[in-house]
Amino acid sequence: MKTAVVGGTGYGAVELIRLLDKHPMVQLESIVSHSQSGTEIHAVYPHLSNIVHLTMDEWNIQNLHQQVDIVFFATPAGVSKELLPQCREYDLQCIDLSGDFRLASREIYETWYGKAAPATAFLQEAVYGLTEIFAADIKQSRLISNPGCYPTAALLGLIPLVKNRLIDLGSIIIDGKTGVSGAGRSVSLGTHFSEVNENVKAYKIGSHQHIPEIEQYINAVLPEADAEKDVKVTFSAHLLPMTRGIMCTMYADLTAPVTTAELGRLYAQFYDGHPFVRVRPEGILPATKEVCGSNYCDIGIHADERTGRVTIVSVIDNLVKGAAGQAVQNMNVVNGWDVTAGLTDIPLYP
Ligand SMILES: NC(=O)C1=CN([C@@H]2O[C@H](COP(=O)(O)OP(=O)(O)OC[C@H]3O[C@@H](n4cnc5c(N)ncnc54)[C@H](OP(=O)(O)O)[C@@H]3O)[C@@H](O)[C@H]2O)C=CC1
Ligand SMILES: CC(=O)N[C@@H](CCC(=O)OP(=O)(O)O)C(=O)O
Repeated sequence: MKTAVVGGTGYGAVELIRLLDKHPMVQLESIVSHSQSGTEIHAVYPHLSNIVHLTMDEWNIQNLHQQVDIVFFATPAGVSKELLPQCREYDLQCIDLSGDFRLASREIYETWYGKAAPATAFLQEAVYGLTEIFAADIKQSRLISNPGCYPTAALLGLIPLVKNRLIDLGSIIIDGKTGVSGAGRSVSLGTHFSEVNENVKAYKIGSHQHIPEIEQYINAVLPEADAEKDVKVTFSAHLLPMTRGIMCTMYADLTAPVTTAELGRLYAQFYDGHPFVRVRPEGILPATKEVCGSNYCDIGIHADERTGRVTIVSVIDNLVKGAAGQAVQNMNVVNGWDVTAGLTDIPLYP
């Protein structure tokens, strides 16, 4: 099948290009750029020289629908909501990396993103692409809304406990840390070298757009006995001096006395058959370097018998499992291909 990537010069797009180039079932046919159509991609990204021979196109749905079957959007919030509906008129498969279609409520989107929301019909059509949890729905969908980077790490770490009613749903705290590539390629005061180097900074406390996303999808998977609850979480984001990687360290009160070994077995069973989630053995916690450049989400768990609380550590590469990799994983699911197709890279270590 033939694919297009929209938002060509951004980090999400260039990561998609890296993954699609070696995918056995697809050919990258078009890179669409708002700012640099007519320019060869290797002129913007010299590391693609002699590998990817594509000149970027301008957005033109009349041409695009004749060229490709699948369109990935790696554009800032507010862009795919305008372009993606045009693709759906031609029944193209769409996978959106932005937050435009993740929140079911237009009102909540407008509050947290500060922009006009997409039309309700598209919000209803969109399926949330947290692959391990929603694969059955993803398989039936032509409009996948790829999760945010922090929500991917947080939800994969929390859902086994939520579904098994092992934590007090009012007690969830998520401490998130990210590398600078999470902010995209454009330059800003907060992300330039001397601001980030030798520094750790909390940001968007109480106002991060991933708060309603995490809450919506915890509420979506609540077991029947908790179905009436409206879970709220405390989430704090921190920027660290590294390029790639997200770590969510999460805390909650346990509802029953369980041991770390028991939780380890529960997680291993929950993610059995899901090759991209790796659960660490008791006493071993994951680090961001251990997933760098790969589609893995690695999880470590510790039940503190002294305090009755659990700590979960979940790491991903924000650009892979947190964006382009999970988008490719979703494409694999939609098309009935092996879920690991094009995603079998060993993490880049050290
Ligand atoms: N970086 C990350 O770790 C993650 C990012 N995301 C989401 O993925 C999307 C892409 O992120 P990322 O690649 O990091 O961001 P970048 O800022 O690096 O790239 C976005 C690209 O979109 C294009 N663009 C910018 N403004 C417009 C516009 N007004 N109209 C059309 N195109 C525009 C530009 O490319 P061009 O001019 O070539 O079209 C730009 O380079 C965002 O929505 C982001 O929130 C999600 C998860 C993780
Ligand atoms: C360092 C940094 O700024 N990271 C971004 C990551 C957000 C993102 O990837 O965007 P979505 O809204 O599409 O999920 C942030 O925390 O807002």
